[in-house]
Amino acid sequence: MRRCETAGEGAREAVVSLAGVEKSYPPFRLGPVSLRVEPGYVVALVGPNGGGKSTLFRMLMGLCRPDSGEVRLFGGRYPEDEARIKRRVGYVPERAVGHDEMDARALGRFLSRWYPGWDAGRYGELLDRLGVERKRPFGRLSRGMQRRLLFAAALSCGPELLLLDEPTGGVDPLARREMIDEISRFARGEEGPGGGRAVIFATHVMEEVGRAADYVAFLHGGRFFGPYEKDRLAESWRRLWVGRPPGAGEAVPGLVAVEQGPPASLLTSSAAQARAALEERGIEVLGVRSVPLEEILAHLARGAGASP
Ligand SMILES: Nc1ncnc2c1ncn2[C@@H]1O[C@H](COP(=O)(O)OP(=O)(O)OP(=O)(O)O)[C@@H](O)[C@H]1O
Repeated sequence: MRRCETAGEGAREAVVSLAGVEKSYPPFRLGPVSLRVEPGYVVALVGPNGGGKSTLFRMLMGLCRPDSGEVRLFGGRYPEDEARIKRRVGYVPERAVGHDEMDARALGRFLSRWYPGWDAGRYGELLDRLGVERKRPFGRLSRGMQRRLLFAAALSCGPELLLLDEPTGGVDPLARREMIDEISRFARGEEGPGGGRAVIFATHVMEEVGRAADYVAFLHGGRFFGPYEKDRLAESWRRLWVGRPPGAGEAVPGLVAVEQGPPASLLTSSAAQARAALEERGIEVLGVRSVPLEEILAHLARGAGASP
């Protein structure tokens, strides 16, 4: 299974570059995290509650400092390049503070002072498309409605990078689909000046990963796995039905699970190598099935098959 530090072809300048980033809130320890994201790519960040996703976003926004390692956005660093970086980033935090008294219009006016690239027309269009209630102050909106409003604001500040911490949390399926499609359009440069822009978004919904992400990375109890190229995952994971289950001493590459059967089957994250190893041991492969992405992601989110 392909696992590298870069989300992209490795040829373009990175929008996000994390090198050996670590942060600890004892007993919790995050990292080391190494990740490069190039323009035009969408990375989904998944993993169980408390895995460290929001901590990673806060470090990407310069809201907390890593204990070690380096965080760079657009080649710049915190704190010296903070203003230059933040103008280019649309951020949806896990919890928004300080907007409670503002309705959508007041929030738009407020943000337009901070962001030179603020696009009022796009903001209005997104508020309509996402069905945001315009008149109610932020603090009195439902959680899902607050997420829609923050998402619209993040996309309207003229960003080249979106950092979205569970943007669809509590959002109903219709609006959620609209948001996920918007993420894809943004990264492909179908809106605005184009050229490809990058997105990192956290989600607990595997279907969203399938729909929008090019790469997926996992945070599991602070340990970082990935990024994995989504299409490669689909190619390399297979369920194989076999003449007999492999014995204890018969290693099978990428082995994730074995069902004794009958018929016996096994799940592997390295199908080609696993088949070769089985053949070598005279274990007949009776059938092969591709594995749905959601099933792969569920295994990876539990840490299975995620080690290099
Ligand atoms: N400021 C802080 N002080 C102390 N501990 C913290 C702080 N921020 C986060 N933590 C701890 O760090 C760990 C990771 O939390 P984090 O919010 O980053 O996880 P998450 O993956 O975003 O979780 P969720 O999916 O529930 O949103 C948790 O154990 C949390 O209690």
